Amino acid sequence: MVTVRAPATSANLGSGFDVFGAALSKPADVVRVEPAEATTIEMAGAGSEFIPEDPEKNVAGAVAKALESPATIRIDKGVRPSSGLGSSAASAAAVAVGINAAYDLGYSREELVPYAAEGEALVSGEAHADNVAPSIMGGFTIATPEGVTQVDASIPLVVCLPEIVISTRDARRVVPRSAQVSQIVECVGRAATLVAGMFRDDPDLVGQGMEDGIVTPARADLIDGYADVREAALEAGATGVTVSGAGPAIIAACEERRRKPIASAMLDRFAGEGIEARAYQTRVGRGAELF
Ligand SMILES: Nc1ncnc2c1ncn2[C@@H]1O[C@H](COP(=O)(O)OP(=O)(O)O)[C@@H](O)[C@H]1O
Ligand SMILES: N[C@@H](CCOP(=O)(O)O)C(=O)O
Repeated sequence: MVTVRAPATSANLGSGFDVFGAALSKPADVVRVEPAEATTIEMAGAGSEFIPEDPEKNVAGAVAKALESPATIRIDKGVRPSSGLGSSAASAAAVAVGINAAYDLGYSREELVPYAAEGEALVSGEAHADNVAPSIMGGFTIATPEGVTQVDASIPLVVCLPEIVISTRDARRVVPRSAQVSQIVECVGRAATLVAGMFRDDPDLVGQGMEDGIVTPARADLIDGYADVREAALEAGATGVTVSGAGPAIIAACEERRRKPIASAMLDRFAGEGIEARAYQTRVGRGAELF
């Protein structure tokens, strides 16, 4: 039997819709995997009561099927579902890494990404790899059809998760179908700035690169209090703020020493709107770890 800790992730980071992702140092799912005749899944932890244990409906089952390796799987959720923090991806990543080790399949971390993305196809309708790539490989990742480019960044972050549920499948329906060339030009500039910031471990550049005028405004409309919480984080010293993944989590980049005041400011603003929330003072961190 193997045990894997796979981290939550934040996809898109504003300007990198369906491409950029970052592993978060916390929270994480912890998954135990043991080879078996047929796949069975047992769930525990945050929001597990809302997640089906049927292998046909759980991302863990989809990944075991894609790898043609049935297993007894026990998932302890640290990342609640429909959070915008790659909850489904954390389980998918952990199962891919766990089965690879338990069956000694010999895949590299990058080779495991498309298998784990089959879990995302099951729950969101598309095999987007921007959450599973960082959860498996760690750091900041650029996932394209050609493969994954990974950067070992360590930018300090605050992630604020309100008690609102937004399914990724629903939030993909509000994504605009087209954009003006002028918007695309601006987005390319922002995305390039963010990548430079990750390479330099520079929170100012990363924050600038998190601006986005194409996908994020449509997603922000689904999150009560978004504009106020974003403003509060910027006033408290965030270098950039955007929707994490498909939401409702909101992510802020910052200098290390600003994490605490930013977390308090975001929580206070949500509380002022009558919305319960929790904040993680985190950073770009490691990928899935085997125990
Ligand atoms: N192992 C799993 N972990 C989390 N969610 C899962 C899992 N298996 C299936 N799901 C389903 O996936 C959906 C959550 O995924 P998603 O909307 O992408 O959330 P998130 O934004 O947190 O990744 C829920 O409908 C949940 O029931
Ligand atoms: N690129 C995807 C990312 C979804 O992330 P999640 O954490 O909300 O599942 C999208 O924006 O739809």
